[in-house]
Amino acid sequence: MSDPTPTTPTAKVLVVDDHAAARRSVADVLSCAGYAVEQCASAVEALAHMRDREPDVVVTDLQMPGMNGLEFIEEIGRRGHACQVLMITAHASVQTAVDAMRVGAFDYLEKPFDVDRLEASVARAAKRRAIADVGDAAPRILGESPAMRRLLDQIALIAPTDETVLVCGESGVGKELIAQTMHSLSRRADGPMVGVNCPVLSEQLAESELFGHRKGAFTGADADRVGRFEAARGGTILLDEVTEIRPHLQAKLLRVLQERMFEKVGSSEATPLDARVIAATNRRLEEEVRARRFREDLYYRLAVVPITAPPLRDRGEDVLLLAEHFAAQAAARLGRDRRLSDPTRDLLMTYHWPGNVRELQNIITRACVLSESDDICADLIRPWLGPVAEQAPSPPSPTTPTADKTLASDRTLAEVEREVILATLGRNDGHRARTAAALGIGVRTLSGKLRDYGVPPGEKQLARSA
Ligand SMILES: Nc1ncnc2c1ncn2[C@@H]1O[C@H](COP(=O)(O)OP(=O)(O)OP(=O)(O)O)[C@@H](O)[C@H]1O
Repeated sequence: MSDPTPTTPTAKVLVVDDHAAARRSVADVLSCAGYAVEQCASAVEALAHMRDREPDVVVTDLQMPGMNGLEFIEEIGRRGHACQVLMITAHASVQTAVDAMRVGAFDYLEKPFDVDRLEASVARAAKRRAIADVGDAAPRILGESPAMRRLLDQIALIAPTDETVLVCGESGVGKELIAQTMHSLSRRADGPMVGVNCPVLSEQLAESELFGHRKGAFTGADADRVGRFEAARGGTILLDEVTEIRPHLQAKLLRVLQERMFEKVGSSEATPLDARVIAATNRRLEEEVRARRFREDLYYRLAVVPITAPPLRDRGEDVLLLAEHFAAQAAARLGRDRRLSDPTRDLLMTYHWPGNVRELQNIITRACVLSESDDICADLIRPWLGPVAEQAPSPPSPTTPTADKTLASDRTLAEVEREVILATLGRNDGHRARTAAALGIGVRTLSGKLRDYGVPPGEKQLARSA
């Protein structure tokens, strides 16, 4: 471990790589840039080092003997270090990028990388570290289900571009979190992220709110005003619930997106648009267009890259992953231990989560506060889940008749699967979303299987009789 420490108190960077020459060259670049740089030859050595000397930024290689870069980043997260991590990889693929992001890396660089890119990335990481609330690392998108992996793949591809993105999904699925993540993974991450809650834009002041105004532009405009598009200069603007923008403003917004210029109210001078635009909606925008409530031309401008966040009921065991995460967060805030009991986990898996991740977060947090014991029991949560969960059958256990029959028979796996699916559908009164959640599969997968079994959409009789 060497100790080339230059100049003034500045961000501390730890470079971790088993190849001494590569490690030294990264360390030299960063030392010259004014960072306090230290080096370790392995992840294990680095973890020991970090016990005494917490770096602000860690730059680690992916391929290392013993603990690799991804395992190292996970371990850093588990130990609660607040540093930001940059991963260097010889073979950057979408999968590597997604894996790095999933385990909590701030950025990744592909070898060979240029010095400017390394410096820029470390500078952003150091800045992020400086503004991060200690002990409350930047929120990240959790999810390991196939649907979420696909989404994370898309985000990793789209984030670094400057394209306009439309994020669709039901209320509470994480659209704002996705927009924030895209911003922080973009070249504009150093710039501001400005949100506009479109439903609350007032009829009279919406234009001034978005584009600003000149003093004297209208009665009451007694000073110049900076609008949201200008405030987002160099960064990202999120138009949340974009369908709620009124028709005359839709026309203005369309022009701004087409011309990449906007004018303040009361001014004829055009200001260039220097913000990445992300729009979000929990409505089906195509339907809004068909119903002529939303301009088709604006839709095409916004939906250059459309992405859809899946509802929580289609994410299988992500429900438990998220529940554990929210419980750990709440427990840390409360300074108590909190665990989900097995019946609670089963209950969470059988519910269909109409309010998605936000509903799960609220319920778990409330349970952590109100629970009298460390174990959060199902009876505490059940009444909060609405009529569905109150009536929900107890989850199948190895002694339920279905499972017994399954074990006793010598049928094929496909037959057993068919029977379990139809029985679960029957127990859930033919409700497909609930059935899919209970089985831990997506609704589309379920519908595909039911189609194969000859169950037409909406058909409940067959399900009940199965
Ligand atoms: N995959 C996820 N991992 C971790 N936290 C998540 C995830 N998805 C959502 N959350 C958390 O759930 C809450 C709701 O998410 P968010 O506000 O982004 O949803 P939304 O789709 O924008 O909601 P709305 O449609 O009501 O505006 C937030 O606290 C967010 O941090």
